[in-house]
Amino acid sequence: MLSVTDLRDLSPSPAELNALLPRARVDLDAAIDVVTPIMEDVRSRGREAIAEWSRRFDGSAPEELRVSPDYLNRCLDELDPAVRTGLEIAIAHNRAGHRAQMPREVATEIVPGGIVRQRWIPVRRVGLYVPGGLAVYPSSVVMNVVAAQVAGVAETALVTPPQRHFDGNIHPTIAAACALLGVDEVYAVGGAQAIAMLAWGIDDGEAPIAPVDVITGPGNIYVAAAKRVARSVCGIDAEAGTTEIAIIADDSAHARFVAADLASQAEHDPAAASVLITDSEELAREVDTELEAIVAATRHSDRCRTALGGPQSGILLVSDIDQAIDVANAYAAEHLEIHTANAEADAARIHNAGAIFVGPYSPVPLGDYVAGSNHVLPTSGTARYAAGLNVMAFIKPVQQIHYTAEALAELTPHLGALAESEDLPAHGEAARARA
Ligand SMILES: NC(=O)c1ccc[n+]([C@@H]2O[C@H](COP(=O)([O-])OP(=O)(O)OC[C@H]3O[C@@H](n4cnc5c(N)ncnc54)[C@H](O)[C@@H]3O)[C@@H](O)[C@H]2O)c1
Ligand SMILES: N[C@H](CO)Cc1c[nH]c[nH+]1
Ligand SMILES: [Zn+2]
Repeated sequence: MLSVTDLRDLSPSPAELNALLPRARVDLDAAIDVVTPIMEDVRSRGREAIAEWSRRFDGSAPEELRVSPDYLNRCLDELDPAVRTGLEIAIAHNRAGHRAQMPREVATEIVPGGIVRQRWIPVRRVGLYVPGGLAVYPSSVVMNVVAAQVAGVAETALVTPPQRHFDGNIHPTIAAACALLGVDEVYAVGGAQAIAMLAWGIDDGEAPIAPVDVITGPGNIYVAAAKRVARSVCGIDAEAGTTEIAIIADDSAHARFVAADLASQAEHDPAAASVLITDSEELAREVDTELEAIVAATRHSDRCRTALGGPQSGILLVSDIDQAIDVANAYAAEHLEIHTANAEADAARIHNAGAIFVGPYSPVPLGDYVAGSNHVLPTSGTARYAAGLNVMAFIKPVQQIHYTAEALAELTPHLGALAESEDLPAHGEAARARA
């Protein structure tokens, strides 16, 4: 089922290794060409354009773009109690995980009477994207909203595609998750049209929608591309696009666990990537056999088969775990699982991954829902420099400077000398005016 690339006994340069790694054929640059005209259209024609693009891509458009509070509350009342409990556990665990991330304010007395304070200030208004094309993602409501709420954001506008099976309204479980978290500004719009609406707002006199300061959340390649375009006018979190999983496994790994986890992420999208990196030919064979059985029996069999058979998925055979770690660092997976005899020590050598799952009992789906970590994670190799969603996406470090007259006077000659060296004498004069 998975194609095999043999990297044993090769010592490729970084560029050669990159060319050997399984990657999707459609890249973000191509998707940017698709989404740019959609976003320009929404920017200039507002609601009318949104309705047209929604009909085209989602097969329906809501009568009202903003979801009514009645619908949100009704969906919560009617929510399956087991799903409600699952969401409540996810919310509680995520709150604990995100509270622990909040940095402390620090004040440093640089010189007597001269204080520099490092404050952390939340952005005021954020746009949260929740996907809803092939699957629906109430868990992504939790991941986005909890991080924003813990960071202290005042206003959250949440967007998610209209669902044709629900008359163009949003999916009831997403609506229920919003109500559970107290989010009441929710719009039935998805894809690039949603990102454009959040970035530029709508000011058509009807019911204005204010632009946001930051957009976060996962989505398919079009959503990831639209976020890159929106970056010119607001902040974004990482490009959290089509799901990827890589697994480093040696001969101590359980083939069935490895196969189950590869299949779990393949079910997101036919373009999803599942990659096994192993030094054991026997494990590679066993995993492939297990995958056949799992994929044949699972509900989204076709989607999984397409994802696993695509050029973005495969098995990479390596000489040993040292090479496996080099390959994983070059690949920079969204999710990296480690199933080796020394999993914790091997995890410590990983420096590029969206999130690292250590040992046989920490599968990616645990992180997708209830581990207390955030499942909105960087894809397509961007984990080389980008991080998973966390409170820092919503807060800004701002330095606050407060000096006394005496502290300023002590430094005025030095400040003046530097100002002269830059031929900016008015800078020095501003300090000397206080002498
Ligand atoms: N990286 C992460 O953190 C993370 C987390 C959860 C999900 N995901 C990924 O999110 C994605 C969800 O995708 P989805 O499709 O189910 O929902 P989605 O909401 O991301 O995308 C649906 C939207 O895509 C747009 N679209 C579809 N085809 C288009 C086209 N040809 N041109 C322009 N726009 C088009 C439409 O506007 C539609 O509303 C999956 O790929 C999944 O793997 C990633
Ligand atoms: N694995 C996804 C991140 O790529 C997140 C998710 C949500 N629901 C299920 N899985
Ligand atoms: Zn998942």
